[in-house]
Amino acid sequence: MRILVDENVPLAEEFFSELGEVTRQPGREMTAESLRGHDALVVRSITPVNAALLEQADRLRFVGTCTIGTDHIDLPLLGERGISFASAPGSNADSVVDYVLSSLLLLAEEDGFSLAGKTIGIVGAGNVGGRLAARLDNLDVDCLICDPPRAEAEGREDFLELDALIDQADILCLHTPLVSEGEHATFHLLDRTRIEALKPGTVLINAGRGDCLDGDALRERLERRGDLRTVLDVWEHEPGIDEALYELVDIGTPHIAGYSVDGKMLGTEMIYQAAMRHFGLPARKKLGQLKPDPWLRKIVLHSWTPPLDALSLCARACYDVRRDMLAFDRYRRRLGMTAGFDAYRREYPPRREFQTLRVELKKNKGGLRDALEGFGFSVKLGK
Ligand SMILES: NC(=O)C1=CN([C@@H]2O[C@H](COP(=O)(O)OP(=O)(O)OC[C@H]3O[C@@H](n4cnc5c(N)ncnc54)[C@H](O)[C@@H]3O)[C@@H](O)[C@H]2O)C=CC1
Ligand SMILES: O=C(O)C(=O)[C@H](O)COP(=O)(O)O
Repeated sequence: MRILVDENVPLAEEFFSELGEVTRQPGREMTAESLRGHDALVVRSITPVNAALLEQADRLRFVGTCTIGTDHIDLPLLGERGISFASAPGSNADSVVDYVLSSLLLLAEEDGFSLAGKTIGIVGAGNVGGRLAARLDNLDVDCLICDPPRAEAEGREDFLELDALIDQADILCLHTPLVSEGEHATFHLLDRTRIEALKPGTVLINAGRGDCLDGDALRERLERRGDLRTVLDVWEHEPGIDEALYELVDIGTPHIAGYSVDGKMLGTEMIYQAAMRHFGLPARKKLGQLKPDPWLRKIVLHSWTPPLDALSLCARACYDVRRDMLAFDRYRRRLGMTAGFDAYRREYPPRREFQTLRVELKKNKGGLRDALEGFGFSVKLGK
């Protein structure tokens, strides 16, 4: 059996060689010819799997994307061709939440505000948005949720309309999938009218998909009024993104919110398991045998620290978004935007999720343990 795998998929040889011969290729360079003679294709989000790509796919039986998003896959076409498909829901959701929390802590520090007392609007409350709300639960943060598909399916009367979030939220986080058509389409969900309606001072974060937000309208508002704080991990037209918009945002990163070792490797394992199921083979390999140990395992807090300070300290030790902002900026200046965007993603330095860090507390009071655990760290009470 032959399996074609994106070069950015970690542990591909370790997992997929159980199935057969693994060939690697950069995801943006995969063509119809690349697929000839391959039985399985394993991609991430940058390879459009469509009629043009499948034109010469003479043996293809299985397609897997090691990502949460599936907007790059023509699912009806795979169905018509009888090609089995799997994605990796939830795989890097915690990493995206770490990214959002790190960004919020950084802006809070820069602007001298506290997250406690803020109202955060979460648009799309699936794995990412739902876990973000849960992790903020122990801080005094008011979470407003907009998720019309879930509101309908679950009869949730506590969920709000997007325009209500725009009116009320100090922080607005977009975590929607890209859906081009239908009642709940998300293409330019944040359109010019909604971007103009954002209150001055709003913190706007997009770590969903670039096309969910009208980038031209955001750039024009920032040029004209400069009165928002903005965090963009996803952009229209990646990797050739709008440099003028990039210059105006406060935190700009090249679609790496989900790029922890943990999130990426879990995505590979999920697709390995799905492929083995599809081909009727036992999945013997386990991620636990292959994943490296975290280099920072433990922090000990010897005396009581106010919860927000402790969170900030531990978050920064584990993952600090500044690392990615600054490094991406160096890559872009050295290689140009398009090449720099992909080069940083290809050479992404290892990063671990908050949940890999154990925080040992010598003193617990004032909700410190709950805040740290709620934020995602694993906590142990010392003697
Ligand atoms: N920046 C990055 O590196 C990453 C980005 N993503 C993106 O984030 C998206 C969300 O990820 P998950 O939460 O894991 O997906 P999910 O499928 O678990 O949740 C998505 C939620 O959005 C809701 N939704 C759909 N249409 C909506 C609309 N019009 N308005 C409001 N809510 C709507 C759905 O009902 C669902 O609850 C992914 O589809 C992917 O595109 C995911 C991982 C990494
Ligand atoms: O999982 C998703 O959905 C994502 O957006 C990925 O984390 C992005 O990773 P690449 O596909 O760009 O490697």
